[in-house]
Amino acid sequence: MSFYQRNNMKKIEVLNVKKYFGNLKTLEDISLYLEENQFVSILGPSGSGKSTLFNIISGLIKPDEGKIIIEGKNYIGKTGRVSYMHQKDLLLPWKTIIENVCIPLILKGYTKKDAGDKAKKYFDLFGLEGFENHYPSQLSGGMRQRAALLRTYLFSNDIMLLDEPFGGLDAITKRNMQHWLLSVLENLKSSILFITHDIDEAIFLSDKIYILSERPAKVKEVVCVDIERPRDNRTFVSEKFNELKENILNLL
Ligand SMILES: Nc1ncnc2c1ncn2[C@@H]1O[C@H](COP(=O)(O)OP(=O)(O)OP(=O)(O)O)[C@@H](O)[C@H]1O
Repeated sequence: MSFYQRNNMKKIEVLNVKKYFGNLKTLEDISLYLEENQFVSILGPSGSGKSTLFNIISGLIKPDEGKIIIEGKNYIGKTGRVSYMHQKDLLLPWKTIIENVCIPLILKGYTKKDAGDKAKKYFDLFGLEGFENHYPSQLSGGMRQRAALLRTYLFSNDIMLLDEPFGGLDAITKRNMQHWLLSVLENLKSSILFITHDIDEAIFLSDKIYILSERPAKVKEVVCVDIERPRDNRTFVSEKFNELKENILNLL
């Protein structure tokens, strides 16, 4: 099945999740869904609780109320099912790129050789061929993010949580990475939840966008991005794109 053909199977269901930190109400009542091979973005003001939501979905922290269902099973407080990439690439500077991307496979019990063989197959697709034995400091920002994304993919390839992965990149690199991500997803079977502050990025990449309110966060609106794929530079200047952008600007 290609990235664009779906069977509406729910991969993640977030049901009425609430989270307080002491007296600080962070998430008020969040429900959202991610279907198989879908790209869903979460757009919301800074500090509204987006990263907290990812920490809950990935099992790093528990909600005070609500459910996290992954493929029909309850996943509250259980890590290891979905992969999670933070804004900072978090590559270990003293390890080479191949060693960095192999970390999840080594943790799963692969030998160094088997991990290397599996990871190497993806270096071309991720634009990293020839850089296996380089150190992170020798790579550009975009390449480091692609390496971090490959490591994320190798941890758990069917559901990925990406927290502003392109937030720290310059505008041109960011745009190139967005195009690259869409093209690479045509080859990988992944369902993606994506946090961003960037409205253009959310529309360009997504099938659906959840707009969160200020903290305590609630879902203000769910926007369906009914722009045909594949998308390219013309998408950014299309009538539909501008219409969606105006709607979202009015909501934020
Ligand atoms: N472990 C914690 N203990 C106490 N407060 C926390 C904790 N984690 C997050 N918070 C608070 O919860 C609120 C939401 O934080 P969070 O990082 O989830 O927001 P965000 O929407 O991801 O922000 P940004 O867009 O700036 O990354 C903030 O006020 C933050 O200070």
